[in-house]
Amino acid sequence: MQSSSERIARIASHLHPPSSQMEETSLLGRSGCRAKGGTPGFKVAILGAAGGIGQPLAMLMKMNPLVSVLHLYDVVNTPGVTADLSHMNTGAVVRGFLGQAQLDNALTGIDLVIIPAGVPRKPGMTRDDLFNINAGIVRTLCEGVTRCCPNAIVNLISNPVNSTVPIAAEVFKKAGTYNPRRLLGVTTLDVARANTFVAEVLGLDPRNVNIPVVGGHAGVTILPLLSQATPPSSFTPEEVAYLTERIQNGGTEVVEAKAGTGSATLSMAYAAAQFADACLRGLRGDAGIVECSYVASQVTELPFFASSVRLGRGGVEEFLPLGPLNEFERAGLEKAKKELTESIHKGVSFIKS
Ligand SMILES: NC(=O)c1ccc[n+]([C@@H]2O[C@H](COP(=O)([O-])OP(=O)(O)OC[C@H]3O[C@@H](n4cnc5c(N)ncnc54)[C@H](O)[C@@H]3O)[C@@H](O)[C@H]2O)c1
Ligand SMILES: O=C(O)C[C@H](O)C(=O)O
Repeated sequence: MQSSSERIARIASHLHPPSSQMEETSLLGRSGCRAKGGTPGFKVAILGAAGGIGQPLAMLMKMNPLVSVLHLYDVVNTPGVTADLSHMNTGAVVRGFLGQAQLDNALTGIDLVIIPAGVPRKPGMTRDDLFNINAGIVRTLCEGVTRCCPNAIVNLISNPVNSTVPIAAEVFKKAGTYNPRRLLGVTTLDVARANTFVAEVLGLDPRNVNIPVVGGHAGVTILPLLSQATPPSSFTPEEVAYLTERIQNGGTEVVEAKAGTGSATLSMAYAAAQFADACLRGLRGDAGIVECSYVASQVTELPFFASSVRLGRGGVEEFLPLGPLNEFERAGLEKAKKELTESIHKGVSFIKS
């Protein structure tokens, strides 16, 4: 039985670890009894957790009742972000990990890894302009996944998603741990934008609108299927042109408005949290979870393609058919496939060559 002063000393030593022991900032509740996780649930890691997306995403995951343990990894600032979030009185226990030497600790035992690490665009750049920096970051982080949690579901956010997902797949293949059903590129923000912009045009509540967005996550590869809108709706040719262009350029709209300080972070964190929640509900065994995602696919002849998938205990459990496309969408699909082919090839070659 510990004395009161011993209990307080134990808590204080966790709250203010000597800097030489910063390898894991495991913050305890006031009782000092929560180091192993207080609620049943899943263990989630965010890699790039101190960034523009990472921080609000970490907060939303800390609020998710399905999460029991939340690991926050970055190359900067995780002790502060971890200390801050750990004061929220929600169930998930938060632990911070700083720098490459702590990557493996951050990933050990994790069920769901969410990766928003990497540089964002500035005005005038395409997502592909981020390839040279982000490809290496994604490779390093995915190598950590192969070592420490090869069965985890991976949600990949870092751009260019059309290439980073193929990069991750090649890293996993090389290590012999690849399970295509567990690697998912996050395209939920495209769906969120489509639902929002279509709801504005139709005068509806965006929560009641659903637009499948297929293809990929860059420019013309973002293909909203307005003909498959829920609720069923018809659009004039002008509305189709306006909506398609706005959905495809939603990211650029934010990059330009932020004028050099970054790209979408808050809407992305919201979208990523929704998608992660869907993955966790799938892992729990909930039925009927359908989301759009950029995944290894047989829906078209391309090896990777974003479309509606059903999520379950194994990750992607079913590919839903593309459904009937109108002439405008068929033309859009051909353009999307041409660009996707190049982006996929670029990602695969980065690891193979
Ligand atoms: N998929 C999508 O829909 C979508 C939407 C928005 C942004 N993004 C992309 O997400 C990425 C992050 O955007 P952001 O606005 O959060 O950028 P940011 O610069 O604000 O944050 C990125 C974070 O990654 C960290 N980081 C860098 N290298 C790392 C490494 N090797 N290991 C761990 N962490 C590392 C940085 O320290 C930083 O904290 C960008 O590539 C951006 O283009 C994707
Ligand atoms: O546009 C970007 O560069 C970030 C992201 O891909 C987005 O769609 O907002």
